[in-house]
Amino acid sequence: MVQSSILGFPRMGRLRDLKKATEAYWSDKISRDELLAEGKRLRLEHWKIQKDAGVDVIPSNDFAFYDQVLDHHQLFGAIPERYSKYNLNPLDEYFAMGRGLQKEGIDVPSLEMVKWFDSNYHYVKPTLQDNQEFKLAAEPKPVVEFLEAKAAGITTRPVILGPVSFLTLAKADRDQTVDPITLLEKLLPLYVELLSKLKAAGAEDVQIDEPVLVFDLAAKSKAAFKPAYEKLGALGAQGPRITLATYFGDIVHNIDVLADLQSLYSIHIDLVRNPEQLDTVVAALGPKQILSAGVVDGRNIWKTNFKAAIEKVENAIQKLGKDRVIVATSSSLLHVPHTLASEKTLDAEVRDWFSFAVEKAAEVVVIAKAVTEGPAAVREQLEANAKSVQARASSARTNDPAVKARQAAVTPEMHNRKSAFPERYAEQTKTLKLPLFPTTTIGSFPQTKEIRIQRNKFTKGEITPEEYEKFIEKEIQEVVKIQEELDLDVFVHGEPERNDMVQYFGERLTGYVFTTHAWVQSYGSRCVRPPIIVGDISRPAPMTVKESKYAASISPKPMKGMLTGPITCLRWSFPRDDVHQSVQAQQLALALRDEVVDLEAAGIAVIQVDEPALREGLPLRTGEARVAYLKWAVDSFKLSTAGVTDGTQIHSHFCYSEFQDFFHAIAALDADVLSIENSKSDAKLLKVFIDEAYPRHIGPGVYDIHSPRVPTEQEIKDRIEEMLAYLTPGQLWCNPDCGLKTRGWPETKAALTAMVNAAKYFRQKYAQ
Ligand SMILES: Nc1nc2c(c(=O)[nH]1)N[C@@H](CNc1ccc(C(=O)N[C@@H](CCC(=O)N[C@@H](CCC(=O)N[C@@H](CCC(=O)O)C(=O)O)C(=O)O)C(=O)O)cc1)CN2
Ligand code: MET
Ligand SMILES: [Zn+2]
Repeated sequence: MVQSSILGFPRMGRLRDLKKATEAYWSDKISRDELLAEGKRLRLEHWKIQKDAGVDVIPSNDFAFYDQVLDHHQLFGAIPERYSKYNLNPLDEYFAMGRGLQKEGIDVPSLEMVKWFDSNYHYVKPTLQDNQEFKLAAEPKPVVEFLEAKAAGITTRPVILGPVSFLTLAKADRDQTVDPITLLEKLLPLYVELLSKLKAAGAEDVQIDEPVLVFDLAAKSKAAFKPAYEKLGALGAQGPRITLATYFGDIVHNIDVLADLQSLYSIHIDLVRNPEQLDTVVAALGPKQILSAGVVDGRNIWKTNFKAAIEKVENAIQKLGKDRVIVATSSSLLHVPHTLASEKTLDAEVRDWFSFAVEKAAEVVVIAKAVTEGPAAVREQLEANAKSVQARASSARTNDPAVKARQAAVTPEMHNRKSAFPERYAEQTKTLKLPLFPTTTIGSFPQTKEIRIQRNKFTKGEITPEEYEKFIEKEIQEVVKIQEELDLDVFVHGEPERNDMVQYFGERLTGYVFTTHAWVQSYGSRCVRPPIIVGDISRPAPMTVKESKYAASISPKPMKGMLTGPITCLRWSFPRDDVHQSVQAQQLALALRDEVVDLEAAGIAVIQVDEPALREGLPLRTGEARVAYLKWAVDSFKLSTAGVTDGTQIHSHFCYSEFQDFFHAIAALDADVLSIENSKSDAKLLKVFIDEAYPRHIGPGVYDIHSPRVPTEQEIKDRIEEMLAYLTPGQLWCNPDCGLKTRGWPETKAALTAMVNAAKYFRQKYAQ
């Protein structure tokens, strides 16, 4: 019998229950026990959903209160001393690492948070010490949660991050120099101990994720697989059977590693992203090893094409036999929303094209049944599916000839500004008259409860569009006033009208549909509701001009227009899978180009086009695919921004600091001002700007907005001082490292006051 399996289930719950409970706990509205109980309730509910769908292999330990990678810090007793020294309750210590803690005399920033592969999920980077010791938690979470499911009558397969991936994704703590992979020997005994405990608890199977196998691995990481899995394999019958899971790429370039992994029970590969790896991986399997075929997309919301998926699985079965193939989701379902059943407003035509986590659970079951018992056993499902796939392929909604015609008319010149930076800058100086070390923010100001409530009322029709507009104007007035009081130099309108920087644009473009409950976790308790691209994209009317124009009309300082760039709109949406992403990006770029030109015409002389997702779109391996991606990605940004005159200053924002490996692409965007993250990483990363003689302006974030902690003025001065080792005073802008929407007002004002004071200090210091 071919089994069905799921690699991980979304943990927020149907109505973002986990987010609500966690945030309530943080603001002291519920107790620790209440939060723990809610976690337990959700785990059980999610196991039951999968069980009831008929899924054979159900994951456990895929749950986390903040992040599944952060869980491993506690699992292995790897808590940096700055957190452990307070002897906090384990849950509070965990949240302190995830989001920092500033309370009752404790003041500790969070650990660094980074993108999980090429997704919009963020994990907390394992952060290790030179003299790192590990110790398995007394009650290891994977064991506890396995037993919890077992008590409910559900046998699960616990998921843990593998030792090589844990260490490869880790970094040395600040001021430490350890190369994490050298800690392998110390870490392995804990995995052995954990596996034996799982087995003793009754776990016959375990899923060990080693997603780093899809990277071009450094030799040391690659070489670590053999000793690691020999050691784990040596447990034999004393340990559970191990399924080693890879996803988001192929493992063909690391296929020689499999020869060293013969003790593994099975290997999981992502056949949605890279179907062509099937033959190579099958050929490399040992005589008894099982293939877990990831054929149901864990990263997108399209209904699985059963015919195509079944063909993939049959192909594997032909080579391996039915007993050696498992049908699986391509990756964890963490990246898709909970259930389509919550969507009451989607029109029936498109609704029939989608499948969220709950529906995907049913899909793996149907596919497994089809290949086990033959298509007749699931004829009805297969027929309905074929009909739906066919309906989408032939729908008029997907195809807009006017958009196609406009794309055909795009010329190379449309990608370039009229003059080079020096001439542009001279023009911009005339109107903007900015001081040295200009201060600005990244766009959003706190999205208060009041803003969300008013928007919710407006969405539900409880207040009129006029009332909502008045409310937004009042919000804009307030942020303008606050920026005046803070004495910032370039103002923003604060984005109060936006639910999210991508969803907002999706709702204003044709070719998109949007949902009401389709939330996906982005980090910690934060979720996004990605709009869905179903057809060709165009802009029926201006999207942001009204608010920017209003803000400019009441502000004494330059007002920065604020747009989300084409690549970010693409990547933080659920994109189409029937048209190449470069085509979708160009359609978005043309729509945004019109918006940029309209903003300029409305008198907005500074326009920021955010592209925080540019880097996450970079193919995970180096090589030709990266070059090709960067070409179309950079082109779409340029196409969206190059329609303006020299005097309009184009800003762009990226909230990460690792741009060394694609610095040339960032430079090629030709933005007048770049704001980048850098507040938590080493200022040395800025060296690339000197090395490459970068001529334009840069605002490396001077403090971290991801935590409620308020930086001191001295910390910001120290940071700016460090930056001045790499950037000239004439080049440096002062800004936070990202938008302020997730922050509260008190900490925002305090932090910006410190920032403006620090900027003024340097302004005076460098005044001629
Ligand atoms: N798409 C996207 N990806 C991104 C980012 C981003 O800003 N957007 N930033 C980076 C970090 N990731 C982030 C992801 C989410 C949030 C965030 O703040 N999300 C909000 C939700 C934002 C939103 O869509 N809000 C809506 C809906 C708000 C809501 O929950 N409404 C209530 C009703 C109102 C109430 O009573 O509160 C409901 O629907 O139940 C709105 O404001 O209109 C949250 O989780 O709290 C921040 C950063 C990287 N990736
Ligand atoms: N303009 C956006 C904001 O300030 C940029 C955020 S990047 C994730 O929220
Ligand atoms: Zn940002």
